[in-house]
Amino acid sequence: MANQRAFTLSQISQHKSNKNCWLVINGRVLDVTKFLEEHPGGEEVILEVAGKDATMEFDAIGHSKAAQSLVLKYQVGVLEGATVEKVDDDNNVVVEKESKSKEMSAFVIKDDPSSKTATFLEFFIPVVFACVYFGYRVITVGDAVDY
Ligand code: HEM
Repeated sequence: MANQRAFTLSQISQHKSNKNCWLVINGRVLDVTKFLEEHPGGEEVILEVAGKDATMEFDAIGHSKAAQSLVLKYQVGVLEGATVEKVDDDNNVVVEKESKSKEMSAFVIKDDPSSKTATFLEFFIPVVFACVYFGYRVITVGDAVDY
C-alpha cells in the first residue's frame, strides 16, 4: 500500500533540487528524484514545478494512463488535508465498501409495516371490484337470457 504520511506544502517546498525533488500530483506527495533523468518530457519541466503542487501542469500535458500509474510508484505520502483516491494495481479508482453501502442505502426499501398494508390494499381493492363486477355481470346476463 502506498505511503499515507501527511506533508504540508511548506515541508514539500524544501525538496526542489535535482538531488532531492518532490512534487504533488492529485494530493499524492511524490519523490521523483530518481525519475528526473528517466522522464520522457525531460527533467527541466519537472524541476520547474519541484516542491509544488504540479497537478495542473501534469494534467495539462494529458499524460497517458501508463504515466498516471507510474505516479503511484513514487508516492512517499499525501498532501495534508487532500483527498486522495484509492486505486488498484491497474490505476482504477477503488470504491470503498463503506461508501458503496451508503450509496446503495438510497435504493433499499425500508421494512415499514404501513407500506406492507398499503401494498396489500393496492392489490386487494381492485380484486374486490373485479369480483363484484363479474358477479353483477353473471347475474344480469343470466337474467337476460331468454330460454
Ligand atoms: C511523477 C510524475 C510524472 C510522471 C510519472 C510522468 C511521466 C511521463 C511519461 C510516461 C511521459 C511520456 C508520455 C506519456 O506516456 O504520457 C511524459 C511526458 C511528458 N511529461 Fe511527464 N510525468 C510526470 C510529471 C510531469 C510534470 C509535473 C510535468 C510538467 C510540469 C510533465 C511534463 C511532461 C511533458 C512536457 C511530456 C512530453 C509530452 C510530449 O512529448 O508530448 N510531466 N511524462
